[in-house]
Amino acid sequence: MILTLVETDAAGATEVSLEAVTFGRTLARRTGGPVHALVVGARPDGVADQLAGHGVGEVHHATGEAFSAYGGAVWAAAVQAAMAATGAEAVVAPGSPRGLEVMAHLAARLDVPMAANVVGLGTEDDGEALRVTRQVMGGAALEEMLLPLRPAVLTVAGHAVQAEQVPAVSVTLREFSPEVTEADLVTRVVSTEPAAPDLSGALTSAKVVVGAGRGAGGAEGFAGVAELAELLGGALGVSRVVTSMGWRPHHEQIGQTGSRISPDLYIACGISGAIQHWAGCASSKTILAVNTDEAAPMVTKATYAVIGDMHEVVPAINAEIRRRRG
Ligand SMILES: Cc1cc2nc3c(=O)[nH]c(=O)nc-3n(C[C@H](O)[C@H](O)[C@H](O)COP(=O)(O)OP(=O)(O)OC[C@H]3O[C@@H](n4cnc5c(N)ncnc54)[C@H](O)[C@@H]3O)c2cc1C
Repeated sequence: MILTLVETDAAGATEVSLEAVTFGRTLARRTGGPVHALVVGARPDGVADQLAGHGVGEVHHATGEAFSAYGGAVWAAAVQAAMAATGAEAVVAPGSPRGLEVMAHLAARLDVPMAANVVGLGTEDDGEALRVTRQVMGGAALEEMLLPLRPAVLTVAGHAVQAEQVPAVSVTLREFSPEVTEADLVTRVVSTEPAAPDLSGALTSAKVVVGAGRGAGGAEGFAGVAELAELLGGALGVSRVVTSMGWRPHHEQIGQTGSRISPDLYIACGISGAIQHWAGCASSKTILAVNTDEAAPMVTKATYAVIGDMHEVVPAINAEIRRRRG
């Protein structure tokens, strides 16, 4: 049985949690057995039915005062109790800050290794261990890891898999109140403040992203790339140099300290492809680099490249698109 830790917000299970559930189903096909989910603390209305639509047959809900506020150790105590009750042979969590923290606590409590930011399963398991591929170095490199099963503890990198619905299965909701110790409650969230509105949604979900970096030359240098993004029904993304200079807002930044994108097509114009930028765009399916420097990392890693000035190349692409569309 695969147990998936599910984070929720007011709307239900978070997107990255549903991705983890989808990954859990893939794992369950390998190991046999069903997929269960664990919700800790607040349980939004309808979340069990939502999870049933993603193939979850049982939802375990840890309730009680100890879970009224988030804490890494106390959530791990809930996961450990759910594992003990169900005999789960693997626990999967989203690669979110909370998912990573809780799984790290859990792995330490169980004295087992943990695989963070898994993106796929290998094919050569020996029945006792699971071969996983995971992102390391901020997503700039992939590592293969042999993870002992029973229990395997892992998180799934955000947007490495797509959340997939299935015909809804019947779902059982089981409430339980795990025992926790004082030590589990030492570090807990004591207050929260509303975050600034997240305007990066269009960028992270776009099928086409047109990116621009220092090569844009200044705040006035984005008209061409913005037009190209509009012509292709895509979103505009930028490098950190651009946001640091105040040329464009931070929610447009791609990279380690910006958004991670995985569009079908990423057109990177005047962007060198520094490792911190690459961390945010490496999972793009096709990359077209437009750069004056044929040795720029973005050019050498791209699927296609045009060597030239983006202020000449991009308007030419725009004109050709408009001409072909009549
Ligand atoms: C802790 C940390 C976190 C970071 N996080 C991020 C992050 O999240 N995202 C991010 O992007 N960076 C991040 N950075 C910064 C990163 O290291 C690079 O400095 C940054 O990505 C470079 O931006 P750039 O490619 O636009 O600029 P540059 O590296 O200066 O490259 C400009 C490129 O444009 C080309 N060029 C110049 N003029 C033209 C033209 N007219 N036409 C075509 N090409 C042209 C040049 O050949 C060059 O390749 C981070 C750095 C650190 C230390």
